[in-house]
Amino acid sequence: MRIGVRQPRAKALLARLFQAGLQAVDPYEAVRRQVRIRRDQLIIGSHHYSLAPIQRIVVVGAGKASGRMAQALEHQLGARIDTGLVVVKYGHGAPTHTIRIVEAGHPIPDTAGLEGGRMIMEMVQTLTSADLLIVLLSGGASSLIPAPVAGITLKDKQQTTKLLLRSGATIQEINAVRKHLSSIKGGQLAAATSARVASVILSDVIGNDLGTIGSGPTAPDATRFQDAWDIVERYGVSRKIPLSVRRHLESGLKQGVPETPKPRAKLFRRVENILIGDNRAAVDAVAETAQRQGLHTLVLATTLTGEARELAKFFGAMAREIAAEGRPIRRPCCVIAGGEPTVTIRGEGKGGRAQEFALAAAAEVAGLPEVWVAGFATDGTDGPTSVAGAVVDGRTVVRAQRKKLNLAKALQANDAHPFFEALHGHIVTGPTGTNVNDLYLLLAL
Ligand SMILES: Nc1ncnc2c1ncn2[C@@H]1O[C@H](COP(=O)(O)OP(=O)(O)OP(=O)(O)O)[C@@H](O)[C@H]1O
Ligand SMILES: O=C(O)[C@H](O)CO
Repeated sequence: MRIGVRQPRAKALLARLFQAGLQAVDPYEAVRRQVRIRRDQLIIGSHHYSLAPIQRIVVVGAGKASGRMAQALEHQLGARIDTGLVVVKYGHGAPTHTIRIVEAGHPIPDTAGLEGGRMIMEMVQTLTSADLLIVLLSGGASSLIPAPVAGITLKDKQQTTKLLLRSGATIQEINAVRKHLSSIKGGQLAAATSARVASVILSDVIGNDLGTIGSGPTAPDATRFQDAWDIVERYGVSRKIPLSVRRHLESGLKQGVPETPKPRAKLFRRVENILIGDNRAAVDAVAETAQRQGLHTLVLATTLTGEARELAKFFGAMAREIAAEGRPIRRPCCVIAGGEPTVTIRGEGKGGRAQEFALAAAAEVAGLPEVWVAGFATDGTDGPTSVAGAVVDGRTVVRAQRKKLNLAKALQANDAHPFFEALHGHIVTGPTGTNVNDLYLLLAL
């Protein structure tokens, strides 16, 4: 990991903190920690499954991290796994033995994903109540296993996905629509099988709504056709979506097609949705490590939203309060927050949420000694860039002036990336293999 900080202690501390956060949500490590066989029991998180009566254990799944999850599951369960198939994004494969890995398109679904989804549905339909279906779910699953209902083609689904992704709708809203065009999302994977279902989930959704992560193939769907319709109307795409999609939604409104399974459906009595990693786990690991390093530690939140540059102002105000008054926490300290702020893009520049946060924070902490503020995307790619984030301190503004970099202009143009490139302020990890949104840190030594 490369951290763009000169002061050796701050540099070492930040590296250690981010590494601890990543390790806590590494998909391979998380599965190995949470899934194990002890005597005649399969233990997943806090759930125990008696192995003797289970006939077959079949594994399916989808998501960017699901290949690594499959690899770890094989390591833990070995020959107990009968067969399996997991769909990952192109380039996200992992070496497995029993569980087949299929690579497919993301964020726009493609034929490989369609075929993957079809094979998964076929597999789960053959299972009986004596079998256990383990589902490995992580971010990206919605696009990776498209299974459009009859009458909607892959092309229709691709077009609809593009429109929704560009519309400004939240992931909760996008997935509410996708669940109502699919035969696998919104609890329907669980409904398609008679087996007991254990869904092992790495969350990339703020607040961990099980119905939203990967469009909740094994979770009850609290949304209805009416919600899906309201969303396409609200974001102005109801007239742009393909006719087949509009007809299907309209038919759903008139109860012409069945709803997805709802929270009180009986089928969920044989389903467990088990979270094995989320933003909170990363934040907690950072906090524990900070404490062990002798820092006073304060966790602010794990569900941050809102404009990144506004969040930076808040971090700036807090840094000044710590420097002047020793509150809300005394030095040496580390303040930690997790979540996924947004950036309303107005300029033509290059950047990401974490870099824009850091850029705005530089102006806020200007002049403060021994203070660092960092934004960090846990997947290692902040926005459409190849860096994880950036870090600033009380002298960033002066250094920028010396290099004739205009901070205000860069912020106005959403152009944080070249700014930090010139100042060597980036945090670089390469792809981390996990994704639990972002971490935001303030260090005052
Ligand atoms: N020039 C820019 N400056 C700041 N933020 C940007 C810029 N360009 C894009 N972004 C932000 O980057 C994000 C898109 O990046 P990306 O494709 O990595 O999506 P993501 O939501 O981070 O995906 P994932 O959930 O898979 O990590 C959006 O939040 C967008 O506002
Ligand atoms: O796949 C999806 O729907 C998103 O990554 C949220 O989990």
